[in-house]
Amino acid sequence: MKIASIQLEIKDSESKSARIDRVESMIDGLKGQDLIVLPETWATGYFSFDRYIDESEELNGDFVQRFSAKAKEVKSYIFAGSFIEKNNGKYYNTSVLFSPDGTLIGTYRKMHLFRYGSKEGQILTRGNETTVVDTEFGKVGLSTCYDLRFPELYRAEVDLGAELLLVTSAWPHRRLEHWKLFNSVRALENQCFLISSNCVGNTNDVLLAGHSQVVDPWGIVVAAGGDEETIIKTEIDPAQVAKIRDVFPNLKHRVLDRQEEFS
Ligand SMILES: NC(=O)CCC(=O)C(=O)O
Repeated sequence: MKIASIQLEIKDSESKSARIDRVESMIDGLKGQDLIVLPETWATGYFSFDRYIDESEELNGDFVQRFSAKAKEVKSYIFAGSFIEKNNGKYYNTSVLFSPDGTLIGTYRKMHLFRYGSKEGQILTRGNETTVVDTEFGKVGLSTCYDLRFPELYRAEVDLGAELLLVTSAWPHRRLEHWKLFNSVRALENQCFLISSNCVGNTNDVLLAGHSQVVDPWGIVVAAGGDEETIIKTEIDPAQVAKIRDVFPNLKHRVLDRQEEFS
């Protein structure tokens, strides 16, 4: 399975439409990839909170239509990261996954809204549904940035069969070590591949971390970006998940009912 994670630079001077055009051109150069992954609210810019409402769109809006068309054109799964979704007077940080025929096969509204140096929690409504979708490469669980700090979300995805965890992010550089640790640990403890896409650049006085990761189910980082805009390309074997779960079955050793211990 060929993967490309686009680690995009967020420049405050760049408009949403110019950034979308730029990303579409990047994707045009990525023909032959099975999965392309993008960062969190990259079109508006995560830290551009004053643009959230004006740049919000409905789920059948331009953003979704363009990436549906792009997935069909390049014949790849595209996890287009997230955008600000408007729905019935509420706003969400919603990520979208398209199949190679352009079908929107997965949507996920960020469950854990970030509130530390972020206005996200004041503007947006949190999602309340875990999303795991079927693909030809196995079951894929969707998540967004701050979610990485909440292991129960990923365990819920694994309980729904997830083998591949996709993380769309806009994670600041000042907590880079947390970012790297969480990427590795969420993959390792859940015996899944984890593919993340983070932004880079200095936006609204926040330096973004980059270091997008591809981590295997043994917790090994197989590919990663640095501090600059780049496209991380690598190949993974999704069958490795079943193999590792078979030889080292820690997911089967969970103690799910602790009643006995406490009675
Ligand atoms: N965009 C985010 O959710 C940022 C999360 C973050 O910076 C952190 O958890 O630390």
